[in-house]
Amino acid sequence: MHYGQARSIITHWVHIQLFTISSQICETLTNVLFAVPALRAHFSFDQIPFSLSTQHQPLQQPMARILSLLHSQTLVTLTGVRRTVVCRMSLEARARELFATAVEAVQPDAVVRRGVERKDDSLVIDGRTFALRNNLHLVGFGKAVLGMAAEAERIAGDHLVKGVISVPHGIQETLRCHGKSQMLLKDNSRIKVMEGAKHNLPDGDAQHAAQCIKQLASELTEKDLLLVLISGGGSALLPAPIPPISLEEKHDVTRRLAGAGATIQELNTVRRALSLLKGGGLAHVAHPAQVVALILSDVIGDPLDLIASGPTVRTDVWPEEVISILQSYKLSDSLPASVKEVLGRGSPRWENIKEESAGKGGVLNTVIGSNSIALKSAGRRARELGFRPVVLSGDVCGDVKAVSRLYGLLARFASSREEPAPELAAEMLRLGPEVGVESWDLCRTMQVLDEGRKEGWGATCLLAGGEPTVELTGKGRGGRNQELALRVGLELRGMELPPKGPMFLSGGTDGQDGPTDAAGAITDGGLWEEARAQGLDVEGTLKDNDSFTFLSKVSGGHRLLSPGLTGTNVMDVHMLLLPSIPIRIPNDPEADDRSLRYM
Ligand SMILES: Nc1ncnc2c1ncn2[C@@H]1O[C@H](COP(=O)(O)OP(=O)(O)OP(=O)(O)O)[C@@H](O)[C@H]1O
Ligand SMILES: O=C(O)[C@H](O)CO
Repeated sequence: MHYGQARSIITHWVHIQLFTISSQICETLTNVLFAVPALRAHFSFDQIPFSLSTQHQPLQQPMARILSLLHSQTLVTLTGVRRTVVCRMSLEARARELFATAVEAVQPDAVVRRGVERKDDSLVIDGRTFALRNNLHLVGFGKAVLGMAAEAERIAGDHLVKGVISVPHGIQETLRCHGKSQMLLKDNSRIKVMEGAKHNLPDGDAQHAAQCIKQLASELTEKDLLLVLISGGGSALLPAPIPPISLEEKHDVTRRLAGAGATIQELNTVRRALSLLKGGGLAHVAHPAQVVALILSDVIGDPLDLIASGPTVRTDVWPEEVISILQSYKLSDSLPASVKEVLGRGSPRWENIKEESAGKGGVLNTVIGSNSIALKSAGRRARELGFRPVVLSGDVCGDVKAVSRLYGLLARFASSREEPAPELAAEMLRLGPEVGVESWDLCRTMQVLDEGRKEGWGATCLLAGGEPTVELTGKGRGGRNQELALRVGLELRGMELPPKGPMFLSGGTDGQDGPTDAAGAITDGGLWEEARAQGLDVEGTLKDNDSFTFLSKVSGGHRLLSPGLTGTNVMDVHMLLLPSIPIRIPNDPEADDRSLRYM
């Protein structure tokens, strides 16, 4: 049998459309076919359906022939051949499902379950074993910590002696209202829940919680194990200013810094220098107990010393660095005397912390959930939903204007039926570093898109993550994800509409984008026309940062992404769904419209 025969079998099989193979075999087969250039040039795999059900004998024979022809798999794999009802979800439904999958992968209880294994009377974390002898204590601070604590208590059982967590004001009531009971502690829990930091700002309640956490940590002995649960928002929930700095003084410095546009790196570098518990202070207080920190990251690159200002990561404070940050935002002259005094003391502070050590008195810091885990999970699901997944980058930052331009260019690059103009790639390479995307990642992605376009690989799901910024120029209601989606919608203007054209989604994994009820939005090339038909002013909306109001009105608000509060936070997820470009097989009578399908 030669490739021509194989091709007709494959074509026949693809066009049956009602039958499919398990996703594992689908992947194997697809990989095998991609590996054979003679076949690669002729087939578009966007039509490989998916989903699983009962065995279907008639398909086994042609598949066996394909596989044996390609010298790869044995017939054993064919026992997985199944019959199915083809699921043809719309692009939009799949975009929403992929976002839900990304969020699901980083649910606080799920990440703790994956990160902590109970083996008899010990916990296994990051490959290390910690003996449990009714010696486990727990503290935590951050927006996702309630769900993490509930799961940790379920795993540790009676070995948990006691715990204190500092969580956002009103979170228990909110989670109850959203039916997220698995994220709440049971009535007889040994963990004390302390709510504070209203509007994400350190306050007296959060300071009291920090004192209780410090107290618990300071009472531990070398026989004890302290589990520290950390997630985004932890800095505001663990305020412990170094005396004589008052909470108000510290808050005033950080508030002015944030207002002046300081990055989270700059902000937390300053916070660490003014705090008793940040920058390794908590681990210092807990010494000589063994400390294990489970971290759900909300900072690009997962820097341990910056997430929640690194209370379990020994970090030396360099006053010169802190002063230079304050100077760059013109704050150094107006500092309170107490802050100047503390900065005058210098570093190092915590000599007794043995980092990454599993021995007594050591500290293990481990990231159990992050944006990249969310993207990976969405990528796996994308494959099941018929896409070829490509992760562009998890470090997207910078102004939403530049970010939206990059996605617009990527969409044009991928959708072009002809060789894209070199200026397109050049502009992307220029923009990439501006928005945190490495040139290498861009080149890799362009190569995948280019090959997909030339060889008909089918629909692509381009995934990215991070936290871009919006320059606020107006007083409207919106968030960075909605504004990004709106801007990408404008970039896609003039391109084909889904299902033939691209679709973009941007969503905050916490379910709340800025001060709005939506997490983000879904847009495509039709947005501009829809807005015009409804008499909505897109330019005015952008000037006033009023994306939420706009998206609530346009097409009855159906473009909004509103999953409700998710109880987790690993920054944002971006998704560009790129349908396949139909390819024609030259001089092939079978290459009619049946092969020109889109996902
Ligand atoms: N009207 C608006 N339009 C666009 N963006 C806005 C608007 N109002 C606020 N923002 C942006 O929303 C961001 C704050 O939103 P959000 O509360 O989702 O922050 P976050 O960074 O996700 O917080 P955390 O990481 O603590 O959860 C800020 O970056 C701010 O610039
Ligand atoms: O709490 C904080 O410092 C921010 O959410 C970053 O982790």
